[in-house]
Amino acid sequence: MKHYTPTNPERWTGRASDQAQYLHEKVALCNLEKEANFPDADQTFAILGYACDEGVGRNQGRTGAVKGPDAIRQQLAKMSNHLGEEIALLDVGTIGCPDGNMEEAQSSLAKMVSQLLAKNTFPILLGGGHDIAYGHYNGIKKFLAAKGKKTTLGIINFDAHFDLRSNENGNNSGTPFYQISRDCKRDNTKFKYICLGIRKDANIKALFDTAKELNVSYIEQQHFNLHHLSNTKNKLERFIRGVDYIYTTIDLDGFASAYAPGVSAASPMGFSPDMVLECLENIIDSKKMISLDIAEMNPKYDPDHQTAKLAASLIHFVMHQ
Ligand SMILES: N=CN[C@@H](CCC(=O)O)C(=O)O
Ligand SMILES: [Mn+2]
Ligand SMILES: [Mn+2]
Repeated sequence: MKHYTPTNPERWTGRASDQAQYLHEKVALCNLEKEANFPDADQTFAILGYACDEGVGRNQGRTGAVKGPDAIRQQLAKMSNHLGEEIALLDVGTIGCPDGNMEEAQSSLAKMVSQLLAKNTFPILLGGGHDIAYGHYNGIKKFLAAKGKKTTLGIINFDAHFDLRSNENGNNSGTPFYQISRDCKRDNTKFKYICLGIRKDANIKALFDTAKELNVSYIEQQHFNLHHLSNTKNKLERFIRGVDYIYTTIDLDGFASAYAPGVSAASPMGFSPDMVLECLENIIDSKKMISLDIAEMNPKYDPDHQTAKLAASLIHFVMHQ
């Protein structure tokens, strides 16, 4: 696979213990090009990096997210392991984009995601720009198509932005869900997309118009908080009922910059982690979530690894539900 690298064991270090008390002691590194053997566990989480900020650069954003996957790994490694023996944790490496060919990186990512799903694992992807979503979604789509059943795949995006910009002048980190909507139209399949945490001051009117046209469900940032929890849960549950499978994507830039400064485009007024955890609980309880990613981790702007720690905590939460 072009631009694939297995993970350097140095990314997974931390305190030593006697009985795998830390995630760096639990994780198994796996070279997808060499090893076909996957653990025979009840549940397997597979970490896969997308080290690419080409889409952010094309979208006139500040780059640095290329180093996002390793920054998250480093924080996850030090966290406590409460996973039982019957649950496996794999790190299957990273897809990069050193030549700027983002489309090729997305297509490699899609191949790897469908491969991971076919092996009955739960993929957890680490970005990289939010263009990760186009590759990730296509990988899930490919896997579901191979199963032969017509199913509805819903996208739940925690984000300050719709990322529904038109790609007529090229693909970037702001276009992935528009690209998916075009593909759905071409394939005559439903485009099911909900965005939680949309900032009015960070999405132009044309994007709200596109969202309306595409029947996108959304909650604006000022209503995406615990004061409006029951409304959010109602909307989310309605969305979940209407789909067979869920792809969840968390754009770290939707969190208030007090929680997540280390992103390409920060949100002074954004949502809080407890709100995302509330929603994740419902999503997980539905048993429809098939894959997850965390996007826009930019270590260049991340004092004390605050955002990388938040990203790692979110992953820890999902794995331990
Ligand atoms: N993936 C991010 N997309 C945002 C970036 C906004 C910004 O750079 O300020 C967008 O295109 O709207
Ligand atoms: Mn985004
Ligand atoms: Mn965003």
